[in-house]
Amino acid sequence: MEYSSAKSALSMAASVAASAVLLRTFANDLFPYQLQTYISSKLETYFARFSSEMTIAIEDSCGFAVNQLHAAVELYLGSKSFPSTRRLRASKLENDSSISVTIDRDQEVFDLFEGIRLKWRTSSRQVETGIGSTTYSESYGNGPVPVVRLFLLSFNKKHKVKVMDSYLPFVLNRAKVLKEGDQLKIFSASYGCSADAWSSVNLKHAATIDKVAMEPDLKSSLVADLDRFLSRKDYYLKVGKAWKRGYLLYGPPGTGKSTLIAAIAKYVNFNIYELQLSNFTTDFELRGLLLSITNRSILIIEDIDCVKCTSDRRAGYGGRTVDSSVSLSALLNLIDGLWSCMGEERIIIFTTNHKENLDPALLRPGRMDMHIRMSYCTPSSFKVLAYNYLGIHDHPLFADVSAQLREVSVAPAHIAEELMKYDDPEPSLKGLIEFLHLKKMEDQQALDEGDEHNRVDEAQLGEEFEEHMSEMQMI
Ligand SMILES: Nc1ncnc2c1ncn2[C@@H]1O[C@H](COP(=O)(O)OP(=O)(O)OP(=O)(O)O)[C@@H](O)[C@H]1O
Repeated sequence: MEYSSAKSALSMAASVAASAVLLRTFANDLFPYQLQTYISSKLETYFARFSSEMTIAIEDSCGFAVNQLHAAVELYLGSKSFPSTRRLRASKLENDSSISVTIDRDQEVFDLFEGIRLKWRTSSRQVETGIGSTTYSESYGNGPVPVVRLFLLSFNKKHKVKVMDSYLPFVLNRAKVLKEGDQLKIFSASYGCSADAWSSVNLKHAATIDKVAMEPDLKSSLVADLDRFLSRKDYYLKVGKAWKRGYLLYGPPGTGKSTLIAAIAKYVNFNIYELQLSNFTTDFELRGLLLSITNRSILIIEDIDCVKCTSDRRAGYGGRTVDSSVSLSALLNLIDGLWSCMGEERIIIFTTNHKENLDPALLRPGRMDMHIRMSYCTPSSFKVLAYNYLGIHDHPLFADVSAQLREVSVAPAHIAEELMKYDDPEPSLKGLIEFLHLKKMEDQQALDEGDEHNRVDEAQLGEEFEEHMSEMQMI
């Protein structure tokens, strides 16, 4: 008897489940996706009115830029142990030293901050291309439909201010500390063409983007460009281009090109690979080395104006160049070919002290997408150096320094040296003003001597010309 009632209950449950599946399929067929999402978002808004809970959605990108908060939350949640979570997601990228763990999609975890209970959930939604409301979707779809990943943070409405002003900044801070634990490396190529031809040391450079003294607008556009590049994987895939970005850093010695490279590497968290083209005699050697460069890396080619003739078109792909070293154009062709099939993000940075000596073919977009001029110290870049070396944002002597800087061309490296001479701002700034004053006098003297020299040359030329003319007349 008991057996037969259990059996009938089971078959009833099975038929209810089957009907539910059928109904769902029917509803999916009958109502278009946009309508379903519209109805569910309306229902959510309606019920939210009666709830004391509020939710903040943190998407992985803001337009084209990477959302730093999303990246920070991912890092922060990954670093925490959530005993109640049943499903986690683990991964290890090529350059990571350890396995990173984060909560899996649609899993909920609870965090506690100053007595406030916070619920984190992961989700995703498809990017809307047409007009319509934004919707949270459970499906990624089959094709390469761009998907926005998000974290949903829910908590009691009454804690809104605390969450915004304290908890989220706390998460950002924690993520920063965790990130700084990652040790970046700088690789240099010795002779050979295999992966072990690269030898590495830890990147210990103290520079970060905010410590680089350069024009604020230029710095902002560089950061925006990097963010945009990093967030455009789907775009590069869609248009079938190698996911790479090329930067040309140019400017006089000591203006911070190497400093900026280290700062960029830290900002994007990529390893650096340095290549000396003069070390290679054939494209074949170079090819082997380029293939062994890992994803998420920056390839540096320094002083490209000193590299053998870049416009040597005879030195084509696969060929041997005339003076038995590889030309820059051959390297760029190799990179275009190899990296376009690899699909992961890479940055290539070229540096030069003499942009004017470069072949215009090299400067085209796609090869060097952004040209960044590192200039002599200006009043605004001086303020960054003063903060780096003296820890001050302002001082009565800043006006004198700025006035001098408008009249002399001095590389930030020289200013840095002067600022390092004393710990105390007063003698340090006075010393700098004195240094700038002397520099101005030296420059003026050199100019006068140059003028004098030119005048002597001109007078001499004039005499020679007259002598020549009178000789001609005699003939
Ligand atoms: N723009 C800058 N911002 C901050 N520090 C700078 C800057 N420029 C130079 N410095 C300081 O001067 C030192 C030398 O600068 P760096 O090597 O970056 O210049 P560079 O332009 O690469 O020079 P070179 O062309 O000779 O290689 C750095 O270690 C740094 O301390």
